[in-house]
Amino acid sequence: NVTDKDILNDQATTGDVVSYGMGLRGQRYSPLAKINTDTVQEIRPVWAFSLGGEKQRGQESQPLIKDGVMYVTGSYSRVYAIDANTGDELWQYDARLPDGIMPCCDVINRGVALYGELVIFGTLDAKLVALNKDTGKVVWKKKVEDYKAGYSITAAPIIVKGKIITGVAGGEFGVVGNVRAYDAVNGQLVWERPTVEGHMGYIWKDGKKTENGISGGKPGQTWPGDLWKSGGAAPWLGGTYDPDVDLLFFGTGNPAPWNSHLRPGDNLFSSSRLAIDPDTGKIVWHFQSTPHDGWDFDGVNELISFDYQENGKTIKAAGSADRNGFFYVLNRENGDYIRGFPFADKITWASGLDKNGRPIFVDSNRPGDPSESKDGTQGTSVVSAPAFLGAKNWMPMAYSKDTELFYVPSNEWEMDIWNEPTAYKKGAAYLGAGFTIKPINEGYIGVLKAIDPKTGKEVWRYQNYAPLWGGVLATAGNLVFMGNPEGYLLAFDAKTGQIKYKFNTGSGIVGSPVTWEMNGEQYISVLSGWGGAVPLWGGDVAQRVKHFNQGGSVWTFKLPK
Ligand SMILES: O=C(O)c1cc(C(=O)O)c2c(n1)C(=O)C(=O)c1cc(C(=O)O)[nH]c1-2
Ligand SMILES: [Ca+2]
Repeated sequence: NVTDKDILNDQATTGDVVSYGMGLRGQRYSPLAKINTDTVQEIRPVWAFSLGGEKQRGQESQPLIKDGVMYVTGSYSRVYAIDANTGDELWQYDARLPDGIMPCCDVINRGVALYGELVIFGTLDAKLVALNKDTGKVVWKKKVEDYKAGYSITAAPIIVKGKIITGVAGGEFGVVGNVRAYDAVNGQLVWERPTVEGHMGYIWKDGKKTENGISGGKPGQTWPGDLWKSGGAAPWLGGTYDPDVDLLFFGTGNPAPWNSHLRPGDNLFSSSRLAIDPDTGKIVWHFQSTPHDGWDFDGVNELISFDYQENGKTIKAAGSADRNGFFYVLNRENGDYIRGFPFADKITWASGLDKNGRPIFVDSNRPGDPSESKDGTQGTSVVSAPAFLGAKNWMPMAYSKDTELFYVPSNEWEMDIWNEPTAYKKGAAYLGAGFTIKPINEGYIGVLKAIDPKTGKEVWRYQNYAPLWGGVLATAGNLVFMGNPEGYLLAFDAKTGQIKYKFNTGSGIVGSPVTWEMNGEQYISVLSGWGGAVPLWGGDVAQRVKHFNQGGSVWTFKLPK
């Protein structure tokens, strides 16, 4: 049975993986070193497990492993329990989704949470489901939001102090984003925190619901008129937690609609990082990376806690590589901006960051206002970089305490983007924008970058033909693991970027690799299964990758005995 202590110690205990991010801070670093730069050439697959299912694609799940059992999600709201020794299926659960689900960016799921006897995950029809870990039978099921309004859940929940913490998706449909905490044993709501300014938060005690303060104090300060009522800002990627400062960190997505001329103002708390009190749901601090976002630069990217030394002092920092092309280092105690720097090669929408980390906008690179066009139907189109799918999208980076580097899966691409008139209608796309993504370079789009957060210096890079869309793992074996859409699991020397191992898994990798130890041996697992937002929204880039085959499976590797 998984306890709070198991989850808090997840990064240090190598015999299991019981949290998304391999530790609640989300560093994706393992102290295991049996597989290292000298031995990794010898690893071999020991089993592969098919996820089946014709509706499934885009296998973004990160496996969890406890007591010799692996728990993974399939993209179409499925869960599998697998014998981690043999690859045999123990049970599977199919959430049986209604026809009307509205995920914006493919049918996807990023993984489960474990607590006590429960395996907990979010579904594309915006429910939380808790299954018995031994049987796969439903213990409880909660409706989080109304999928008919455009809500879904794609992120893995996290467990903090006995509570399940989950965000929601739906920014492209004008939902109101929120973070919620549920009792991890019985699924009762504990608190609810809207991520759009103006909406009331709630807290539940002994079954009684009480008001817990309006997010941002009052409505209408950074939004015109009633637009905050359908403001988006969905925390769709889930969050991290740092026990040191006892704060949850959630990123929030794009303000709705995309057409920024309809909503003058900063549009809090869209495209921001929020620090939330895990006990009460209060917003303790916020940092907005893209105020008045006009490019769909959702600021959901994971905020990873890390410490570093400066002038003999320990700095409690947190790093985040934003979809907008800038990397931010914040003080995680109070949200103060420490430094920021571009990690994308090409950024056209801002010329830099000011001393508070606020972007210095290039006004001519904001797509134009349709109401200023001749017939009012389309504003001036601009060529803007990064493309809206981001210098980095959902795929999680890793931080190694050995090299003190972040390993950032990024993409170099740009877009034509223009605005159109739009109005909110429940359950309909609410963009008011059109776009075509285009490659910048002939030879590559994806770039894995090793970045020093203290200086902003790129230490090494690996360039990939297709856009990178999978997570990264760093280990004490001086290795960095990552998959690519071409299908390869790749291992790099963490210091130099030299490729030490590659293996083709048969379909594109958009999942996040993990490592753990069982019977004295180190294992690596990763999901394979091409999909996600690129084939759907990639424009000219989708053409580049249209020959990649789908097909979901879990691959597991180890050294020969
Ligand atoms: O605003 C939102 O609610 C929302 C949700 C999601 C999602 O839940 O996957 C994505 C996005 N936006 C998005 O903008 C995006 O580029 C994206 C890519 C992916 C993916 O998994 O490939 N999801 C999402
Ligand atoms: Ca979005």
